[in-house]
Amino acid sequence: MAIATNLRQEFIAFSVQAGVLRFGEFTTKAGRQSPYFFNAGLFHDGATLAQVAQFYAQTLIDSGVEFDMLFGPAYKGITLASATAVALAGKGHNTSFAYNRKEAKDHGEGGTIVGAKLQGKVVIIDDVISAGTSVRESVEMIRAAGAEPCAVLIALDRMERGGKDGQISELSAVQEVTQKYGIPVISIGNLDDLFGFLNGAGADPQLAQHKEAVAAYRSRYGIA
Ligand SMILES: O=P(O)(O)OC[C@H]1O[C@H](OP(=O)(O)OP(=O)(O)O)[C@H](O)[C@@H]1O
Ligand SMILES: O=C(O)c1cc(=O)[nH]c(=O)[nH]1
Repeated sequence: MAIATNLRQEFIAFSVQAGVLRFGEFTTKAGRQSPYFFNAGLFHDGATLAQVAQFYAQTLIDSGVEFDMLFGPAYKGITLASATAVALAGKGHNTSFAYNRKEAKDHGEGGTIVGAKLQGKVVIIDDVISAGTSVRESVEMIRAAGAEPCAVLIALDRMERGGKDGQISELSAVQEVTQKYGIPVISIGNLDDLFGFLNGAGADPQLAQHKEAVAAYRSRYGIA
């Protein structure tokens, strides 16, 4: 499932330029001090969202995964799955999509699932996987509806092992998803691409200065 290297590198450059991928000092959901952070909430204007959706759509097509529809877990996944459906339609692949509400609605159409009926092979679309909670909940909702989760598509695979310091697991959360549910996790870019970008010939010296901190973080938490 090789995604073209240039698309991956372009995505990292685009995310940095959009201010979505930043370098500095950040605390992750797991409480780690990370020298970089990917905040997909900052794809927050029409042109930028349209561009990120092109990356999602092209990566999904290039992956060769067979699918019938998309599912975006609330909240950020909703925008990403919707925008990806628009981009796929523009590439000649009109695809239906659905998403969930975090709180069930007890009036109108009710329930927690909005959009197309969950059926067939469903791709879960999100930004990152940290502990895998969002994917687990998505898999449960899709299976409960009688459909089949067939892949997860995320923006950035941080390629880091899970668990608390002193009890760090062998596998990353992404690898655990593949192992547990037997489905591929496709990422537009990953930590290798981020390194490639920082090491690139034209790398901005302002950015290149973060290489050491990213390398140290990777040697502490990165997958083998
Ligand atoms: O693998 P996990 O541990 O679930 O972490 C990843 C999830 O966390 C974030 O969403 P969050 O649950 O914070 O909700 P949001 O989209 O409403 O911000 C992110 O957008 C993923 O969905
Ligand atoms: O691990 C996290 O919490 C995390 C990392 C990251 O780069 N982006 C994000 O949204 N969450």
